[in-house]
Amino acid sequence: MAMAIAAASMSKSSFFPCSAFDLSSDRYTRTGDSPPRSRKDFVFVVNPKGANGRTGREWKKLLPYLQERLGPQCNICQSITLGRYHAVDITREAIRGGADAVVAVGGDGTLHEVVNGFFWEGNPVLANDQGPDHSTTLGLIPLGTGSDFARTLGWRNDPCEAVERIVEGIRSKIDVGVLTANSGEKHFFINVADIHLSAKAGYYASKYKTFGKLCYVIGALKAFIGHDNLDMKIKVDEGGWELCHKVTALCIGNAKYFGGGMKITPTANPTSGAFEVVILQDFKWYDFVFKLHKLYRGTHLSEPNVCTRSVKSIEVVEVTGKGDVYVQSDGEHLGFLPAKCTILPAAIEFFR
Ligand SMILES: Nc1ncnc2c1ncn2[C@@H]1O[C@H](COP(=O)(O)OP(=O)(O)OP(=O)(O)O)[C@@H](O)[C@H]1O
Repeated sequence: MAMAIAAASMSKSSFFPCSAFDLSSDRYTRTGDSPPRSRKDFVFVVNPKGANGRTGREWKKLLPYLQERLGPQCNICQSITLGRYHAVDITREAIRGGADAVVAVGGDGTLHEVVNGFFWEGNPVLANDQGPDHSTTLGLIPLGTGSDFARTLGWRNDPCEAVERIVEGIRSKIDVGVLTANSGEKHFFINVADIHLSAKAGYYASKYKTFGKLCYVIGALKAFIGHDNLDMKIKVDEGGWELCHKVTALCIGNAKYFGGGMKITPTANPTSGAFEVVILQDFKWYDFVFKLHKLYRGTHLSEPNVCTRSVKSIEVVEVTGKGDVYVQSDGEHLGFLPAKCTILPAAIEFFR
């Protein structure tokens, strides 16, 4: 029987063994006894509200297929999020409980929260009762509005194919970005962190998700109101400070796409051990009209007011210091400059 389990109701001791949440077979009853470890424990973190509720609907349709394909070899636990950041807590608890995989079911926001759940106070979360060799694999069933991370991987928009990848079980280690905000707090990201106009547009887009993909257009139009290109200082790989004139947007890519399909950091690769940083300078509104197609195709790097470089860390500060330059990562608003991004190479194992 399919059960939607809210992680809030799970205690650490009851989370694993996960027989109580096992959707895959009748082999385990609600005794709380440990199932044999020959069966892996896979936790699916589902955002029912993703893509205006489409995620929840699609997930219900996908469950029988998932049970059929993965059920014979795994205990399948589903955990439905109750609100923002809930996926972070569910993931931490699952990893501590010894989950073999945590799979984000939703969009980039859900994936972002699950990735953040792999860390606690800046360090990787570890399983409580497993040996040092145990690791939890991250998985993704992309069912969001933008689902930009899946684009970098070249995945088609087919949840059954995503299930097959998990069944196949091919893993590789992927890099994770760490963004240290003004407060000193660390946020982890898997896709793109960005600063200024694009981050402001993302902030507004998140308020209009009910409009579907149109939210990105509305966000961009709102962000243009009162926008100024600003001088910023950057410090790359712990070198000296460099001045960047009239920055429109500064994008730090662990992967290639943001904003619902814009190939902003086209040479970024989450297994390269480095970010691709792309800086758009002195863009006027008409540049976006004439060059937008290039931004979507990823052919903008040859433009005179676009520069790119490969970095392992980058620190960005405002020159004028008004404190109102937006910062976001993976489409989540994180506050304002200053910010520092550092790469954690091969930080998480991922089903690809
Ligand atoms: N039960 C819930 N109710 C409301 N919001 C939720 C709930 N669970 C998660 N969320 C929030 O929903 C937000 C958006 O989710 P998600 O990224 O999965 O979908 P999306 O925004 O449609 O897709 P994308 O980010 O790929 O454009 C996340 O920031 C998450 O915190």
